[in-house]
Amino acid sequence: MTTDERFEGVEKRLEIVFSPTAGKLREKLTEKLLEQILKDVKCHIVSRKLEEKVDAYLLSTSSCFVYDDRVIVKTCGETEIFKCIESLMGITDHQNVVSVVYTRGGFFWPERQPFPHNDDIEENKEFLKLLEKLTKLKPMKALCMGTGNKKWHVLGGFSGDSLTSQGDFVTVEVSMRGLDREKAKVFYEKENVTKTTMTEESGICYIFPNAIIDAHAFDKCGYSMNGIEGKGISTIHVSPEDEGSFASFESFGYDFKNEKKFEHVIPTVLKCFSPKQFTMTVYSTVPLEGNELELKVDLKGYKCLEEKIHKLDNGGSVVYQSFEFEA
Ligand SMILES: C[S@@+](CC[C@H](N)C(=O)[O-])C[C@H]1O[C@@H](n2cnc3c(N)ncnc32)[C@H](O)[C@@H]1O
Repeated sequence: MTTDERFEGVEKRLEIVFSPTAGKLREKLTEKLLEQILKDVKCHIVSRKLEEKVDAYLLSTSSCFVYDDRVIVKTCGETEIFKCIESLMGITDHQNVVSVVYTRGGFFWPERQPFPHNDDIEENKEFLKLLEKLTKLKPMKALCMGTGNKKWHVLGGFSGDSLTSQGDFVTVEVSMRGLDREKAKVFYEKENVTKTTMTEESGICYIFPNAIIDAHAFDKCGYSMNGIEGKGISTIHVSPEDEGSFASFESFGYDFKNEKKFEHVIPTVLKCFSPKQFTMTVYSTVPLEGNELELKVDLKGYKCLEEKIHKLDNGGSVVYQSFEFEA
């Protein structure tokens, strides 16, 4: 494989939350406007499902979800995600923004990233500059958990009332590397293979069996899906190339704490890819009371290498874990 065929699957994720005074974001952030805004990021919309509680878009490089109170943008490759921050905040008055959180894993090839994403310190500086220019949010201390390519970065800014205006939400992000080669083969273009057969053969359809699924198969190889179930969303993106094979899973808006789905979801995700290693990060908008630990999973076959729990300035928490397959 030549250098140019390598694809950076690791995503950059941005979540901007607006106060109720901003009105309904979905009425303002139409597909046409979103497409315009994403041009600067260097990606475009490839598919969409506009459902009752959320507009879910598949992008050429990952996904975007628009709720009435928030927008989540996730892009991979060499995209310039910070370039959409000002435009997204400008959809209403910037002063309506109650929180901004940016997360990403450690890139396979950081040197190929555009500025400022090619340098952790510069990225943090640029993020802070944008926060200061556009909002009155209080920046949180930059977090970096894990080491090497198991790193997980969290940058953010919160208003004083961001906790009360956010509600009780759990976001789960799983980043998987070193995909099992047989399982990765499912995501290559072949005769009689479609996005639907990829969703079924991989086992992705069993993760949230009741979700409405919007999937996209890329030319030659690669797969993306969004799942929607009421206010709950899930999204999976796969770069199956031998060098830098990567898959990500995210879910947001599910009631993991009361519905006890977590124990089913995480092992089912891992079964689709059997990765050599993965990191899992669970964000919770409610204060730490010890119950976040219920959302940790003990996975047979995987050894937990590292575990970190952080309390965020807005009262929420982040639980980070990194795992490696044990033969
Ligand atoms: C599914 S997309 C999104 C990747 C994702 N962030 C991940 O977790 O790996 C990337 C995969 O699609 C392939 N692909 C094919 N055409 C593409 C395009 N026009 N834009 C982005 N990826 C493309 C890439 O080579 C890669 O295998």
